[in-house]
Amino acid sequence: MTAGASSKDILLAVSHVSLSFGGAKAINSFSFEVERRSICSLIGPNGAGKSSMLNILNGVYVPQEGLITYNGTTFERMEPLKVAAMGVARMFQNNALFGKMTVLENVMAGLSRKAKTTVIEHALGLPRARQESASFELKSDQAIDFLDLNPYRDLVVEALPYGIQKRVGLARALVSDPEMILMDEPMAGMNKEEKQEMSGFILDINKKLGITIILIEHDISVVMSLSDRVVVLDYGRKLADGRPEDVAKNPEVISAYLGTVH
Ligand SMILES: Nc1ncnc2c1ncn2[C@@H]1O[C@H](COP(=O)(O)OP(=O)(O)OP(=O)(O)O)[C@@H](O)[C@H]1O
Repeated sequence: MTAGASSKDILLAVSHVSLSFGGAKAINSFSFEVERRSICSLIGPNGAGKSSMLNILNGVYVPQEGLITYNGTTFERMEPLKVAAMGVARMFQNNALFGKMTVLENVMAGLSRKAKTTVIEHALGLPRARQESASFELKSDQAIDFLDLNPYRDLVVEALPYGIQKRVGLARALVSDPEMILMDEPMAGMNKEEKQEMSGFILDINKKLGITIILIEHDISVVMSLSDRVVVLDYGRKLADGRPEDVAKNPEVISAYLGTVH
């Protein structure tokens, strides 16, 4: 393979996407690309449009303008079920776990869209349903193992420390064998140690499993250490886009974002 732009393997290309709520433009002709197997961070001040962009990518929001190309196919809008079927998983900002259920049950929930058996088949204990449950459990245990969650496997999620709950959210995203994971502030509210731990798992997922990651994160040191590419949003517009070390030196970025505390 030769070096240079032509050798890039682009998994996702967002082209001139705009999104308005009423009269207010949350995203304004925004374009960026994500290379396969890379970690791309979206950063910017509060309200810049980062979460809205993830919501467009997983089909929750429909942009008024622009195109999204994923794996060579171009879409005017994404649809949640199709996005999941295409191998895009999401880790939520608020975690959205089932608090009264165990870690294993929560992780298995990440496989629900792959289920081929019905509730009735399960209620009747039919062999097909039992086989599917067993295979889902095996798969979930692999994700639990990969993220060192074995000690918590059978514990109810709401009783677990916050950092572990976030990791369960990551395991639920991971269990479906995604090609790409969208992560909305996976380290929000964590202490330094928890952030280091989570950063290590994100790197493992990227490097060992080859999963492409789009990360929204406010902690700049985390962003700088994890990302292959950093895209800066400000009031819905792209302010900068490049390698972390270059973006960190960009004067516009420094004055709009990096110089302020968030
Ligand atoms: N469902 C919605 N209805 C109306 N306005 C919305 C909606 N979702 C987002 N917005 C607005 O769109 C803009 C971008 O919000 P968004 O949450 O995408 O920003 P963000 O960069 O993720 O912010 P934060 O870092 O605080 O999470 C904001 O002005 C926000 O108020």
